[in-house]
Amino acid sequence: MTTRIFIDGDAGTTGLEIRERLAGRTDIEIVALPPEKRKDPGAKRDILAGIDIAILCLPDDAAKETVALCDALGDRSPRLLDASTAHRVAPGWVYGFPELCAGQAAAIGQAARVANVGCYATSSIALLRPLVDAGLIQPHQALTINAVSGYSGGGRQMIEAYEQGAAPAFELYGLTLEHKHLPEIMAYSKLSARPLFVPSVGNFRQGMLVSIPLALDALPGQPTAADFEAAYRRHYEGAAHVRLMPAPANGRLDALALNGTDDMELFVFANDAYRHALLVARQDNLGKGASGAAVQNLDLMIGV
Ligand SMILES: NC(=O)C1=CN([C@@H]2O[C@H](COP(=O)(O)OP(=O)(O)OC[C@H]3O[C@@H](n4cnc5c(N)ncnc54)[C@H](OP(=O)(O)O)[C@@H]3O)[C@@H](O)[C@H]2O)C=CC1
Ligand SMILES: CC(=O)N[C@@H](CCC(=O)OP(=O)(O)O)C(=O)O
Repeated sequence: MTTRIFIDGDAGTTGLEIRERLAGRTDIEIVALPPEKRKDPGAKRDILAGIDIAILCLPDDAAKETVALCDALGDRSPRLLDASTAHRVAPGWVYGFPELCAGQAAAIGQAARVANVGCYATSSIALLRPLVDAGLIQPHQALTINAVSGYSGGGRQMIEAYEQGAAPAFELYGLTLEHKHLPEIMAYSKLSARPLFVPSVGNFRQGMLVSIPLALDALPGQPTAADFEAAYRRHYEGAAHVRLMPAPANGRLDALALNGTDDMELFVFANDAYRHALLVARQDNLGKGASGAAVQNLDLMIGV
């Protein structure tokens, strides 16, 4: 039996990448609207009533509109996988990060509505949640999260600006310190204190590094880097797409090294003399950070 899927926003960056990943799958039938009707609510409603799963690759407001169309369909609503930020901490939605904790992959598999993780959030949570669960970081710990993303993270408009040479080589942004990713980072890392989040974007299409500096003596029990590594090894044992890596001896990390993959790598750098550590997650923002994660969640939803 094939699963009928509609990708709402299939002309955008995330939608196109998902379509490419699903090309050639014989267990999936992709149902699409003609380009001139792709924003037509009536045409969307008709298609939504006849499919199994809708994947939303839309700006937040448009994603909420499609969800309202599904709500109006009642029992005929398809299951939903939303790649936008709109429902990541909303009641009734399961968070689409299978490696979050024991039972999360099964919950995604059963869910009617799944909110796909965000790119910065998935890296931040992947680094923090195992350490909070292990008691190595306390929920009220003051934390800073530094991040750099490729420009595809900003979607079509940012891609066009960079590719037309109309954007700076590197810039910090989100400097009002009100970034939209913080609610999900706090909720799923189980933090009670709001971290300082410092995102930046560079003149490369895709790739992402998220890093969290820690003064080890400020943490409970004054842990070592080995304690962090042990917690990550336990948490990600058997995970196909997230792995702990040895810290490179040259002390350098290339943000683009995982491009084209759906994987995430975690690193712990430490200097014992100063009792300083740096946690780093590396991924392709369009891979494990968006479309690769969406396909991973879709496969759980359809039981592959
Ligand atoms: N890029 C990334 O790295 C990541 C993106 N995401 C999330 O995925 C979502 C999509 O982002 P991204 O693919 O980057 O954005 P893009 O801007 O590249 O794509 C969005 C697409 O949605 C289309 N669209 C807008 N309104 C409607 C509508 N009412 N009906 C149908 N299509 C519509 C746009 O068309 P048009 O351009 O003509 O308006 C565009 O093709 C966002 O919510 C983003 O937060 C999540 C993780 C990472
Ligand atoms: C470089 C850039 O602009 N990045 C986007 C995040 C990418 C993304 O859309 O991820 P989410 O799905 O988690 O929103 C931003 O900061 O809003």
